[in-house]
Order: sequence, then structure tokens, then C-alpha cells
Amino acid sequence: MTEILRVENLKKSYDGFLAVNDVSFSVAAGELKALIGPNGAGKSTCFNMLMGQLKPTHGRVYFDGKEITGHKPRDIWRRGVGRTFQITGTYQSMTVIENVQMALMSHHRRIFTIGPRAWRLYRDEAMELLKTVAMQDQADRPCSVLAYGDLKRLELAIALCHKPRLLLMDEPTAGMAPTARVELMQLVADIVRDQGVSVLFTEHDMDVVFAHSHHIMVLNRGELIADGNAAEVRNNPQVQEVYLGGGTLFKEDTHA
Ligand SMILES: Nc1ncnc2c1ncn2[C@@H]1O[C@H](COP(=O)(O)OP(=O)(O)OP(=O)(O)O)[C@@H](O)[C@H]1O
Repeated sequence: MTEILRVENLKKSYDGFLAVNDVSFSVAAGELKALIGPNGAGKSTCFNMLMGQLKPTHGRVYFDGKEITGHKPRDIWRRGVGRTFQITGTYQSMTVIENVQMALMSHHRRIFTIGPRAWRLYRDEAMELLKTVAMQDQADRPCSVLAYGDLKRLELAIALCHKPRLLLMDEPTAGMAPTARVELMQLVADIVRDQGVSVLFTEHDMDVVFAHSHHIMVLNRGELIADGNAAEVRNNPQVQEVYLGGGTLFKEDTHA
């Protein structure tokens, strides 16, 4: 499979404390890959280095074969790396579809189009994106009245406006009820399958991780201790030790 992201020997030191220590991995085109680990393992630090918010102390990051180490977040985003955050960032005073239209205007560099005419721009394209996340029936509702799970789906539609080839999702299901978590990740898995986009996500809910990921990486104290499919990771003694002190780890995965 074609490699979309490659990370080589990434390190991040905070005043001498190595939060990420010599981490190397890759993400293939069309792959749904999880990055898991206990609190403080270095997942967010790693994400922030991939997205340009943090400069690595050492190491290199390549996106689609080109080095992006230390590039500005906007440059990385323009190249096709999208991101969703733990806290949703929609405009509450606008409707669902207006939020998507705003993101499309930004993508097409028409963000300074103002007045009523603006809301005729990209409406069809926005509606298509809302269909992708099964939100078309809520297009004209104000964001302020949306349920949390719907906000997360809207955020996903907004991230897709920029046609990312790689989407980094930081704890996409945080704060959601268990059924809504599985539904959201099923939606992400469908988008990966149908659109060929790659997704790298961090997650604390192991049911979500093992049900949907093609591959799983485990970070512990800044070091990558496993990178493999669900069975390989589940049976890895070091992973079991980290999570449950050596006991039986995860439920059987449902991913084929
Ligand atoms: N700006 C900072 N300055 C100093 N130490 C930091 C900073 N940011 C993170 N750390 C430390 O680096 C380590 C890794 O933190 P990070 O937030 O990357 O972990 P994480 O795996 O994302 O954790 P969580 O699952 O709790 O979000 C932690 O020990 C944290 O305290």
C-alpha cells in the first residue's frame, strides 16, 4: 500500500523530559490507524508535531513523500492534512449548513464574500457533505441546539471540506455515550472505505479502537511499544502489562 505519512525517529523534549522518544511509524493511504496509550503517554505531543503546532526536538515527518517537519500548521493543512479536536469548534449562532458553507468558502478562499449572497455559495456541496455524515435533515437547525454527538458529526463534515488525504482525530468520541461512540467511528470507517482518506486517531475507548482500526499503535512513556493489527496488539505482553498489569486485555475485536 502507498504510504501517506512517514514519521522517523521523532523526539520531543520539554526541558529535558522526553515526552516522545524516538518514535517511527507510517500510515498507509486508506488506512484507519489508532494511536493509543495511557494518560501522559505522549499522544497529543505526537499529534501536535505532525500538525506543526510543536517543533520536534529531533526526527522527521513526511507527508506524501515530502518532508513537512517543522512546517507551519496552515501549510500542513493546505497540503491535505486535516484535524478534528477534542473540543468542537463550530459557530453556535449559525446553522449546521452555514457552518459547512463557511468552511467551504475558506477552502475555496472565498471567506471574504459577505452579505446574503454568501449563503447561496456552496450550498449543494455543503448538503452533499452533510449527507456523508447523515446530517442532511438537520441542515437548517442552529448549532446551538444540536446534541453533542451531532456536533461531532458536523465537525467531521467541516474537516472534510478541505478534502484532506490524511485526517488526524484527537479523541473523536470523548464525552459521547457508548452507542454514539461506536456509531461515529462506524461513520469514520465508512468514509475511509468510500473516499480512500487515511485517518490517524487517538482514543481511550478500547471497544471503539478494536472494533474499527486496521492497525493500532501503542505509546507508553513516550515510546512506541507496539504497532500491528488488533490480534498482535492484544497479545503483546508489553501492552498487556501497561494496560492491566499482565491480565487479559481486550475483548475480541470485530474487525475482519
Ligand atoms: N507543554 C508542556 N510542558 C511540559 N511538559 C509537557 C507539556 N505538554 C505535555 N507535557 C508532558 O508530556 C507528557 C506527554 O503528554 P501528552 O499530553 O502528549 O500525553 P497524552 O498521551 O496525550 O495524554 P492524555 O491521554 O492524558 O491526553 C506528559 O507527561 C505531560 O505532562
